[in-house]
Amino acid sequence: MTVLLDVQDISKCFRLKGLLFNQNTFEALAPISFSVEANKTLAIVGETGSGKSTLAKILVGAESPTSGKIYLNGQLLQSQKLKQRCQHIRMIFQDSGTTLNPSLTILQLLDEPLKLNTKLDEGQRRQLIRTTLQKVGLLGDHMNFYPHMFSGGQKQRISLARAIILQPQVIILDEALAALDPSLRSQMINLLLDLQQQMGLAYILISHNLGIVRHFSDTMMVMSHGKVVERGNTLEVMNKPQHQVTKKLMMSQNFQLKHHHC
Ligand SMILES: Nc1ncnc2c1ncn2[C@@H]1O[C@H](COP(=O)(O)OP(=O)(O)OP(=O)(O)O)[C@@H](O)[C@H]1O
Repeated sequence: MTVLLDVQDISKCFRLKGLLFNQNTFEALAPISFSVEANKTLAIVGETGSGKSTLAKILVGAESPTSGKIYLNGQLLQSQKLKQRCQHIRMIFQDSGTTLNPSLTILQLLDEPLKLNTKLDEGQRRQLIRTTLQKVGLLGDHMNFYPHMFSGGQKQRISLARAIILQPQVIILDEALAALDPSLRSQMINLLLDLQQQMGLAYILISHNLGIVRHFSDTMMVMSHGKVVERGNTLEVMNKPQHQVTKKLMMSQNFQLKHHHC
């Protein structure tokens, strides 16, 4: 059991612009602590506005926390060292396939992070791009193609290739699987699980879909109004939800599932 990511008392207050006083703050995240081990997946669920994306942004360094500390492999992550953070903690979004720059080839898209973060020469970078494309189930020769030449599922794989090419330790999947149809989604989940085993990755899965959470994650946290209201082993939480918010989330999804099958 190796703790890879250790989050201690991270909180976030946003300053709201008041009319007379500028001192109003909104606590989007109450101090929260958790850890994730290598090879494991932590799911974060909760209703809209519960603070999931704020937490993800803080983890990747896109937002700075009001308080708290983040350790990766026992080392404190400092907010000013963004380059180091980008390398070790990567994020994939739901629409990541559609945000690939259409004017760049796959080679150019994957070369960007390598040029920015490594000292590899052109030949080494090309080789790494080839093997990374193969790792995500694409062909090395796909590097010469443009994004529009790929299907939605393949574009997701390109985003995944971009996320893993710097050999990160943590990947945050922010509703990354939501836009895929069920069969592509299960292919993608299997690929993610394979990569997790191969690379010892820790995943943080932010998802509204409790079916995916159940299938994919080892532990889960349920958030409501910036606080963790329930956490634990995924199956245990789902089999015996304790908190009202968890019960409500599960009921609404059961309803949707039933609805779907009708
Ligand atoms: N820059 C900001 N300034 C003020 N308030 C903000 C800012 N960003 C987020 N918030 C507020 O913080 C709260 C948490 O937002 P967040 O996006 O983290 O929720 P979420 O759980 O990710 O929701 P969703 O499921 O819709 O993505 C919300 O009430 C939101 O309005």
